[in-house]
Amino acid sequence: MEEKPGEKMAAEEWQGTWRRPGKEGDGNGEEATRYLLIGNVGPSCGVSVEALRDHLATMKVEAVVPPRESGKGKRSKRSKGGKAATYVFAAFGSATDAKVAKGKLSGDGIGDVKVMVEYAVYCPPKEKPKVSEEYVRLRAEDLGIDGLYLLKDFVSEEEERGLLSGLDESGEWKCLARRRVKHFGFEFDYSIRGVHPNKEIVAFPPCIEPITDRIAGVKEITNERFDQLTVNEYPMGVGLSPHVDTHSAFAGDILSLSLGSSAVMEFRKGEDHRRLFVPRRSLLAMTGESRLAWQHYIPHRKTDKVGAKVVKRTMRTSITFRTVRKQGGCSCPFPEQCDSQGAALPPTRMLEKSQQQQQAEAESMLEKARKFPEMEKDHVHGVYDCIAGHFSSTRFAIWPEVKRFLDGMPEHSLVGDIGCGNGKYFGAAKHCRVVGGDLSFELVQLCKNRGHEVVQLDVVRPPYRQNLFDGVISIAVLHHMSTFERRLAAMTSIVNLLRPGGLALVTVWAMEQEEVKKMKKWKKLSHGDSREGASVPVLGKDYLVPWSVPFHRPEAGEVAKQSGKVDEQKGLVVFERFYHVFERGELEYLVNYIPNVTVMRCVYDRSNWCITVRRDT
Ligand SMILES: O=C(O)CCC(=O)C(=O)O
Ligand SMILES: [Fe+2]
Repeated sequence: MEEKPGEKMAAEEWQGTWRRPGKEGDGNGEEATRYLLIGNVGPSCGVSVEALRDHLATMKVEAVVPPRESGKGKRSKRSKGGKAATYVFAAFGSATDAKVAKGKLSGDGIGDVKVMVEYAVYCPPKEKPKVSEEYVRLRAEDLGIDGLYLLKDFVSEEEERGLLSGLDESGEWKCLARRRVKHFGFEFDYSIRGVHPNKEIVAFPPCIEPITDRIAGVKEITNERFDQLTVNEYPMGVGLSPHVDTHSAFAGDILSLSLGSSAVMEFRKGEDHRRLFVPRRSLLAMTGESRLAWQHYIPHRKTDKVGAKVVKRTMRTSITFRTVRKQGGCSCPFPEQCDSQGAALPPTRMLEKSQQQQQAEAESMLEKARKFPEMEKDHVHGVYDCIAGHFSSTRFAIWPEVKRFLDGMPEHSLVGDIGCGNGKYFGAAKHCRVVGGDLSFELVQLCKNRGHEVVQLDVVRPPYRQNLFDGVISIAVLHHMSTFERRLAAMTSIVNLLRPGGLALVTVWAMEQEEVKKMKKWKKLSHGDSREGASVPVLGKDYLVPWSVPFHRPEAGEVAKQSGKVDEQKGLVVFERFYHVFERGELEYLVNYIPNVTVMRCVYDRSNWCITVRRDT
């Protein structure tokens, strides 16, 4: 509760603390305040608080307040250590009234007891945060953080589309542990949480111009010019660690434009913690205290609870606008968060983990990935060997995305087809030499019979040396791997097969299936690698998808009938194949785990996600 001069407060309402003047530059104890500290009162001194109150009533006293018992919220007549307090505080309507009372009390005492009187200072209790922690707020002003603004609908849907494609076309993506980033104006260096101010890089893409013009018209934003952009692309489920954008590196306000998806952004200052729903197409402006003193972050999760609603996140792209500090340091009033004034920067994920640790983690993941799960033995490997011939008879169409990739390979390229199936792509690029293999022995035989150069291989450890291929294709393979570790290990080994600068095309089934009717026959599985609560979000869905071989086919023999299910009525042997069906952004998410690759293209094509990546080094 605040002190309200002129408004009388009862003794129990004085919830703050009292002290002698002088400590905080508020006088030397001689200048009158409207409060008195009166010593030598209390039961042990022969003057009760009630008697004092009666005595002071004639001197325009507003309240007589005994000291607060330490550690508790209650007033008590006892001071620290259980002894009865021998002083009280008194509040008067004005400093003049207090002065008059001080004179009288010092001269006359109370009855025949002499009292000691000094001026005092009252410190109202600190304001409790008005914001409840659990609450996700929809408006920045409801957070009560100075300088934070949320401008909704800052760009239109059409502009959002234009920005996303415009950003895709310019600059280079860089993969971080969980997300990818692009920088314009100045490169952001994650190891120093800042930029090298003399090293300007590629200019802002043209699609940004109308946005910077619009920003210039926002009165709350004071930076004259923004000269550094960071584009963050967060796959669904990925967030951002708590941080304050480095004071020494960036001057003025920091802005974030959200595209593609909403997210709840959280703000933290000491124990205080507040949440804001940041919708897509909004501009968040962090100015003043909100920029300098509050950490901001986005928790890693796929959905946000906003009131009673659960809001699903999808791939979110944000554009951070900053102004590089050209000279001098920051001299803000928040030294605890200010690296210019000696505050330590919180460690980044990158700095936290040593190279060795990262290596060890990668090794253990690979080790785990090398174990062949029963699910894949029974529902991938076993099935393809049974259905090879029948399967092959249905696989002849050359996909445009694959053709496009192969056509783009330079003359005489060596291309590996990892998981080649019936080898339909071996002859699809006459200017390249294509070799490869498959896990299914029967499919490998089939390819051999067609004269292809093939081996039986496991995508997680293919029998080729690393850096071998100019190009790799892996078509409809990764979705047969039943754990996150195996899908990542597969993607990693595909990248490692490439020479630096080589390209790989990986395609998988998408959750966004064009023939939804087909999916009715799919059996949904609970996630093989359920990792709720773990650091990797659950992405995509697992299914058993039937493959039916008619009785008249040679593949529907006795052995097949024992491994598959026989449907006498329809005259079919039905096998179930395991599929991990990928959601939008999931392939990029996987690739983001691999340090030396760049995503060149990721498109949806006829119920599939197709990603093209380049090995950088
Ligand atoms: O994604 C966002 O909105 C925030 C990005 C951010 O905090 C940053 O780039 O420093
Ligand atoms: Fe930030």
